[in-house]
Amino acid sequence: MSELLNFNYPPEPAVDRVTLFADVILPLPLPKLYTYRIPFEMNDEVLVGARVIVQFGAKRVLSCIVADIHENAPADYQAKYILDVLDDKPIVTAPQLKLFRWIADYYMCTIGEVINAALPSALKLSSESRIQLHPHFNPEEDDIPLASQEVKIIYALQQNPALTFTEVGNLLQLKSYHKYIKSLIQKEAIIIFEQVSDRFSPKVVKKIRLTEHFVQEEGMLEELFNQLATKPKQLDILLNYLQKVPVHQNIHLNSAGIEKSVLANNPHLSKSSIDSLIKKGVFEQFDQIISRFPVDNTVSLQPMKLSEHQEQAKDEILGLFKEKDTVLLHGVTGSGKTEVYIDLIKHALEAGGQVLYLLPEIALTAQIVTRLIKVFGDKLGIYHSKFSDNERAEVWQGVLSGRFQMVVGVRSAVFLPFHNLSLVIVDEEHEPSYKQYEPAPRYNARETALMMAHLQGAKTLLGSATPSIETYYNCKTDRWGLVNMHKRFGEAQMPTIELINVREEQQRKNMHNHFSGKLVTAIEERLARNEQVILFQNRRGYAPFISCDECSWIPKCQHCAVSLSYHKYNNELRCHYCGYHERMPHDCPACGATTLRSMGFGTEKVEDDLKLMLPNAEVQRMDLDTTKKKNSYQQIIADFESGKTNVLIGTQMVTKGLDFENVSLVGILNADSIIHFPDFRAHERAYQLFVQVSGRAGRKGKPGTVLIQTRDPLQPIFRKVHSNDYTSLYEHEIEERMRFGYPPFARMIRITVKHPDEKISENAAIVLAKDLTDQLGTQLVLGPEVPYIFKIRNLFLNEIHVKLPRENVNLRAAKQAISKVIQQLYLLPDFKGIRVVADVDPA
Ligand SMILES: Nc1ncnc2c1ncn2[C@@H]1O[C@H](COP(=O)(O)OP(=O)(O)OP(=O)(O)O)[C@@H](O)[C@H]1O
Ligand SMILES: [Zn+2]
Repeated sequence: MSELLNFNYPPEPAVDRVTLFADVILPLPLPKLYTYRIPFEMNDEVLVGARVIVQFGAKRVLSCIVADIHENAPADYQAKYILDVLDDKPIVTAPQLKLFRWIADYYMCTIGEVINAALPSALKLSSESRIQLHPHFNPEEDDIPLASQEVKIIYALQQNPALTFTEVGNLLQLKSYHKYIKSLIQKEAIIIFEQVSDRFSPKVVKKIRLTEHFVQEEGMLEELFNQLATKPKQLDILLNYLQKVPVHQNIHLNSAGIEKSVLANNPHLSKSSIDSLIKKGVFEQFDQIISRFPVDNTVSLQPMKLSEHQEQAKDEILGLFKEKDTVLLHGVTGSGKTEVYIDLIKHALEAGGQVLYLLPEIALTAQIVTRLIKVFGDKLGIYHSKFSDNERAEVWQGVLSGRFQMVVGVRSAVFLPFHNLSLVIVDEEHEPSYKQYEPAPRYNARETALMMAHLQGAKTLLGSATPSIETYYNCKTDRWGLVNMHKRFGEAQMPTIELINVREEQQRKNMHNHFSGKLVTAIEERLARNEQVILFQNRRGYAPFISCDECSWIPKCQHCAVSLSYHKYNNELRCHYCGYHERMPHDCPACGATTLRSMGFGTEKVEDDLKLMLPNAEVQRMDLDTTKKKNSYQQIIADFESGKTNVLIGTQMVTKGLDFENVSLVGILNADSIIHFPDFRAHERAYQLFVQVSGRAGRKGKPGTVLIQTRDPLQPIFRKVHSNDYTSLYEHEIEERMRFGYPPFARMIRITVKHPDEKISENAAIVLAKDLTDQLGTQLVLGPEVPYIFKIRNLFLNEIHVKLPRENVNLRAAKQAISKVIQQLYLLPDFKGIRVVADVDPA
């Protein structure tokens, strides 16, 4: 009581109104945030992380995310008012905003581009152009001369508040209606605005239940039975309902009702009688929002019991987490890393934290999700690009609301609105597919996840059998913790690796197309024993190119400097860079001869040849061409898991983390195409690919064999793969990297100059390289050089590489200098239409 009496009311503030401003992120690639003024009445409604509607430019109305609220009016322009508030709760969390800023800074793009990539389209700042009458235009009074088509539009706008462009087209029955819209805008009769529509539409089912008074009031149900005594069809429906929803036993069951379709689809019940009962008021219809993700309540298995090795690894990880934020679990293929993750996740969830589990490949999510769902049930959200917009929006909302305490996903899952993250797992951390090439933000999900964990005080566990050199270096220099698992789980042994010399086999006439006799025999043996085989070829399609035997003509893409790949299943020649395609010609268009021949080979040809050689084998192919549909990954993997197929042929998709117990043979058809990458990472990548694909063999008891076909068996890399000698690979690589100043001792930025004119592209790159050199010094700027594929989508490319040493260089300042130099280049009239793309830490 006394406390209350002693309470001093604060004095009335001298200024009674605070004027607030909001910095907003527009969904546009703008270099800066825009500041808008918050109308005083909205002071409490505008929230950081929520969407608001603003006018941008003269004629556009857009929705955007509030990034900051403050009292500082912008110095150099008059702030416009925010028009409306879309969300009453933030849809982007505070740590997320920090992360998005970091991504924009680090990867040299705009925060608008980050937001655009981050938000599922269904939540996106979506807008559709519409027109409405100009507020100052009065069709009755203003006597602006209007064409007859324009009059039609104005008339329609007097009847409707707004029209979409499509509606205008339909109205005029014209395709080229834009000129009338443009003319009306010029005459100030109409304005364009962007209709902001919230496209997230929850999934709804129609349900029915008994109207309340039949349930609540004594005797009403009996009364109803009497009423329906003469209407057997309706009575049937009532009985059927009560059988499924025994309201007479428990009246509370009624409110949930049942899905209308359950009754409507029952062939023994009359559909029209259901509707009659609804009309009569016996039943009422209602909509219920349901989840797009079926909730599986039946399974809640305990995780597997960890082996002694796994238990020890887990303890070491937890021990290291006490001192370090990041730990690498370096465990050989098949060592059982996944179960260790599951155990750690379980602990993190029990302690109330959120967990993110990143995987490099959708194919892999399909398999791991089955394992995770058994343990974590409906706490688990799944996030990747094969999901529809609405499903992605549902996961987004679910993470916000806490419904999904953990998420498994690929790259883009790092954008989800975690706010209480305690553990991040990056499985197969070495994978280049964590890096996005196109479009901006060109981010690496591993680095982004590390930053996200850092911002939220979470721990990160990286896992791999073949860690990236950079990661291992961080462990060796003690920044990160390192835990090893040297042995496969249980009785399983590492596979034996054998090289097949293709040159010799050819001399011995022992090659059947691209299969050596040895490989074919080995496949036959495995199939006879009812075991399974994985074949790896790092190229999709039938052949990487075709050529005329007579005149050597090779079909090229019209838009890119590459030859067209031949795809036999649809008899097409296709560009793998721009998607251009044409029918495979019958004769050579150059000389008319009928001697077109396919050169080299892709997965499609491997499949074809194998089916001819082993007609009884059940063969399936997994590559970009066979996995376009939403569930195709799952289907292919399920068929192989169940033994319906016995040979799986694929591109790098089949190499990553997949776990099949019955695979005893892995064949690599053309190892040489993997080794000859022109890149400082060539060695590392080749090692990772060989070891990973080999690692699919012999994972459960049965001994595994790997057959590698090569023309050059003396390549030193094979020795390292053969002995599974990561340490020697690392030591060799790290020395080279140090000597030549490559990552981890430097950071690379690849700057690509693009222009439709070859000469302009080249000249711009020369000028840019010079300007960069002036800023950063000759040591750090390499190039320009013309890349191997010098034209993509009709743009000629030139590349410059900037190497920024880790020590003694201010990364931030260097990037700012680079951005500035690029901006200046844009201003030069000679280089009109130039595009410059900076890719930080290119993969
Ligand atoms: N504690 C356990 N109890 C029973 N089975 C286990 C256990 N741990 C792992 N396994 C089994 O061992 C196999 C290999 O495990 P897992 O797939 O986790 O290996 P990994 O280390 O992730 O390999 P990769 O690096 O190749 O992805 C799986 O089939 C898994 O079910
Ligand atoms: Zn092309």
